[in-house]
Amino acid sequence: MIEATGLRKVYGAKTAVDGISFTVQPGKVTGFLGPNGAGKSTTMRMIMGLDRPTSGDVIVNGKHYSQHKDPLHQVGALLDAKAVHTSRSAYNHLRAMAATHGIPNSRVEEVIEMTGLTAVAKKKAGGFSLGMGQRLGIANALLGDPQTLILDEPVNGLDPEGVQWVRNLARYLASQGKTIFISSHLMSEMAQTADHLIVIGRGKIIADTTVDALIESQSRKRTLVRTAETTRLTELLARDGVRVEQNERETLEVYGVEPLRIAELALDNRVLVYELTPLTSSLEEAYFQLTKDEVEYHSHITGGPAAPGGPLDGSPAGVGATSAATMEGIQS
Ligand SMILES: Nc1ncnc2c1ncn2[C@@H]1O[C@H](COP(=O)(O)OP(=O)(O)OP(=O)(O)O)[C@@H](O)[C@H]1O
Repeated sequence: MIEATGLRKVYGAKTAVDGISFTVQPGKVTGFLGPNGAGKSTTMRMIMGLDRPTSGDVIVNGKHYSQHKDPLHQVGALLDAKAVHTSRSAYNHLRAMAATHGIPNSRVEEVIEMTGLTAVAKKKAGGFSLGMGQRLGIANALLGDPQTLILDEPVNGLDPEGVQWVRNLARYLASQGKTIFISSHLMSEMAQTADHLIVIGRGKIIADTTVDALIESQSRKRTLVRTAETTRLTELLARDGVRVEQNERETLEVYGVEPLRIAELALDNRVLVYELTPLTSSLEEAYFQLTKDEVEYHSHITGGPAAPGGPLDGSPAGVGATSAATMEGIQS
């Protein structure tokens, strides 16, 4: 379990983490989400005792990380996949780590196999691809079979098979009662992997809830309606002040009313409707909605207007950015 209380980190004029309190429970995968620069890595570093909080406190499995006598068995972390000796092989890197913590070589072999590194284990880590480096970082984190696993962007650079592997691993370890805390920018991935989400923006917690509850709280009620009489139904709905959009022939998207109300209106006016489907938002849409005011680093494609309601319409940093993107709000 990870317990943070009033955790705060200030770097000069910058408040990276602004007095946050949260608990990461065992037996669950908890996703840690937030825009670039929100404070995720800083929080994870403070959990691992790599950064000292300016104020507040964070303990893991009941103690400060540095107070544990068997830290690798308590907490495994992937914080920076590049933090390995580039001239050492993956095998030797893990063996050195194991030797200094009284972990047998058989466990080294085990994590190499678990992370799919067998074929490259004797090669120098410096020549590893981003994905292989991530796998080595995860192998490192798993070495002590820790009770708590902290992974900062673990699927960064992994191929689809690797992404699925991390998902299955996280879910399996959580089912074994372990505490799993994962930061990620991949919402679709988090929707499939996490039970619980902590969302941070500009150093503050803006949501601490389940995946379903987050989607529910940020979703705008929408219904897809199919009818040959789109113009007539749009007029009828507009009389009630209902917002309607038509994106395809014979298809309307109706906002803010229950499907039953649409059906009643159509029936009363003898408009034949042949589909009525409530639409739910994806986690990605819910996340963008939630964090739209918290994004510090905006990207804009220069020379073209943003599509209304599209991903560049006042929403998230990074989405759709191209080499023509201009950055603003960059902090040094
Ligand atoms: N050592 C440091 N010195 C000064 N500022 C720092 C330092 N580390 C982080 N920051 C600043 O603190 C803020 C939070 O950074 P952090 O890396 O924790 O965010 P993040 O949520 O992990 O971002 P990303 O998703 O981009 O990895 C940023 O504005 C960052 O520039």
